[in-house]
Amino acid sequence: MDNSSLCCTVIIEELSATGNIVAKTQHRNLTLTLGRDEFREMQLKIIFPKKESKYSVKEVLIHKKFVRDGKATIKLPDYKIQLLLSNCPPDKLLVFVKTLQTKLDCLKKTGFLTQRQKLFSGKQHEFDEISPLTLKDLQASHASKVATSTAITKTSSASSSSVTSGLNGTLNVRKRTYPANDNLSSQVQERNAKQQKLNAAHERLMGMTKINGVSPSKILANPVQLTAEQTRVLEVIMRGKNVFFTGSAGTGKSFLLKKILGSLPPNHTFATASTGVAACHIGGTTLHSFAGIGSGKAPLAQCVELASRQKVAQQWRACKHLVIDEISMVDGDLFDKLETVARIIRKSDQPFGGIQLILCGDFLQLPPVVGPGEKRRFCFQSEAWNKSIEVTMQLTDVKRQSDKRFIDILQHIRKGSCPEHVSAVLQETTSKCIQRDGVLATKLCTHKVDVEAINTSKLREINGDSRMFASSDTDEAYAKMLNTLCPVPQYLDLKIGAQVMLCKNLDVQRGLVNGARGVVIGYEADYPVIKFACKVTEVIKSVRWVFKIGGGNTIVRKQIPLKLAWALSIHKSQGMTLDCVEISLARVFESGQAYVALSRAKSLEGLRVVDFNRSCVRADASVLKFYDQLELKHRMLHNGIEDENEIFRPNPSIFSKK
Ligand SMILES: Nc1ncnc2c1ncn2[C@@H]1O[C@H](COP(=O)(O)OP(=O)(O)OP(=O)(O)O)[C@@H](O)[C@H]1O
Ligand SMILES: [Mg+2]
Repeated sequence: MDNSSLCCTVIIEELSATGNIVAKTQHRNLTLTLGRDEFREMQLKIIFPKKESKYSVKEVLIHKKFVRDGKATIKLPDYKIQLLLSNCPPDKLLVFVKTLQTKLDCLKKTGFLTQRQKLFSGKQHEFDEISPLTLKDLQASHASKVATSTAITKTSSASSSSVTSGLNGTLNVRKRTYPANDNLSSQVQERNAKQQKLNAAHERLMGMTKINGVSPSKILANPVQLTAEQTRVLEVIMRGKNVFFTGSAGTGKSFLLKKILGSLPPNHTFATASTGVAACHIGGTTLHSFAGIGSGKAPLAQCVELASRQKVAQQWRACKHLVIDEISMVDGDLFDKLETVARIIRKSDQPFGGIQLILCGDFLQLPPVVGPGEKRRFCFQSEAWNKSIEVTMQLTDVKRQSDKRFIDILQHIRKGSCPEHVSAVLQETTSKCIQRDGVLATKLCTHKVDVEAINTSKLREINGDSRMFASSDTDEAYAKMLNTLCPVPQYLDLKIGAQVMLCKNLDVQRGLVNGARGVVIGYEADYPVIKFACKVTEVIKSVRWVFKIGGGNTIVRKQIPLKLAWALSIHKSQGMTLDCVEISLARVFESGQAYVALSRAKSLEGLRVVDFNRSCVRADASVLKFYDQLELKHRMLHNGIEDENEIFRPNPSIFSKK
């Protein structure tokens, strides 16, 4: 389906003369198509299961405040109806309403034919799908808006007077031919002349960077283009396949996920990630919070019971497309449990109960977190993976960094190799000063304790009074346990100017998610006011964390969900892009940890490694084997099937299973 069509849920409301709703019908999966009739005027076609209706559009009112949520209202005053669209893929809806509005604006500029003129034309009925929106259309629409209403009136009267003049000959208007004896030809010619004038204006405007303060590329729905390999992944996903797409850090996996989310119906699509920070990047929630099975460590029966709670089960049943970013950190056992829970709750024998899986991540980055003595099992080693994933694809074009030398260094580190020349370059960065315009580098540390020490000393350096926020815990005796379990401290010291991070998903839609960065700018009613990097300013109030401690007992901490953030742990930085970063790698304890830290930097210029040692570069042997097998398949397919050289299904037998 192209940009002129849209498939979604539509409520059609019929309106009285005073605008009251007199009748209402709801239709799931209707197709709306924009087109032009035989007079090149705009038509909106609604395709019902057994019939179709066409509306000539001369006037339209579009309510598009909730386009990003896949909702909009299109009112056609001439027909006294309004269409309430919902569950539309947001990007498609945006293009659709923009096309409707813009093309109509352009058409208004040239004027409409009267009913009488149309009747006498003798033309056959036609419906051509409307051409895609172009920059030229946007500029013509803008020119039409700035024109005065008198100019529009003049255009209309000129159009109607020209009808009688007639013109012999044939005119080509947008590749369509009009016969010589067509008494509308003069009007068409006039329209054509106007179009040429607009084209000329467009040529002049090409040098212009902004229309009404907004750049033309921003007005066009698709400002940043997907690369060819990203487009191929999107195409396979739109064909409904269960896909895992992978690639090095910065190849645009999360970027592509956002595009995928814009192309799927929001009511049935759930965006999740293994960590809060990663979920924040794609505007989603954590996999745990979607699944509703707590930590997922409980026995299967208990997990099923948890997922059977009304609201959780509703989510599972509504889900048709499940997106999981940073899949490398999802534990294999958890993945197996989720697959079983999905089948039970959705009462379906298909893998994951028939949900389409869209997984992305890089297994050479951080692995699942395991407790002491626990065996690590990657997601790709699970039963559920082998039976669900149909297609694996790789992105190879690194977008985060542009310096080839740096990309090459990072590729070595990713595979756990650190030859002399790589080590030398990273050691050289130690002596650099990477402060830029007073903006301090974000410090990435391997351990949480180092993060805390840096943050405390930075806070001390700020002049001004500090305010201390004490948590309210169930019992003082559990404070120590709560300090380990809870992401926020028992005592939180803040000053105006302090760099902070949000530790709870407060409002995912507005970017107030676990990991969101901000600065304290004041206080209101004894609560800190935070200006977040996502451009939201919010008063942050206390929230509760509840932990089960065995024997059916729970402990609770109530605290402001903030912590100091001059320094970050490498685990929290996964998925981020940082301009200016200072890294300490002396105490790396995970495979992939050094790679995650180093690959956050956009350039070597913005990177300082404080204490580089080659032993910190590690890659997990089973993951390397997994990728070697993928490479092998890739090469085999490349030799055989040229078009599908990036699509392959890994051989499950190569992976060790528990
Ligand atoms: N097609 C593209 N055009 C322009 N910029 C892009 C494109 N794809 C990705 N980028 C940019 O590249 C950077 C890295 O992208 P992204 O964070 O999605 O990578 P990633 O593969 O998810 O990395 P990581 O594995 O570290 O999470 C981002 O700044 C993103 O905006
Ligand atoms: Mg990412």
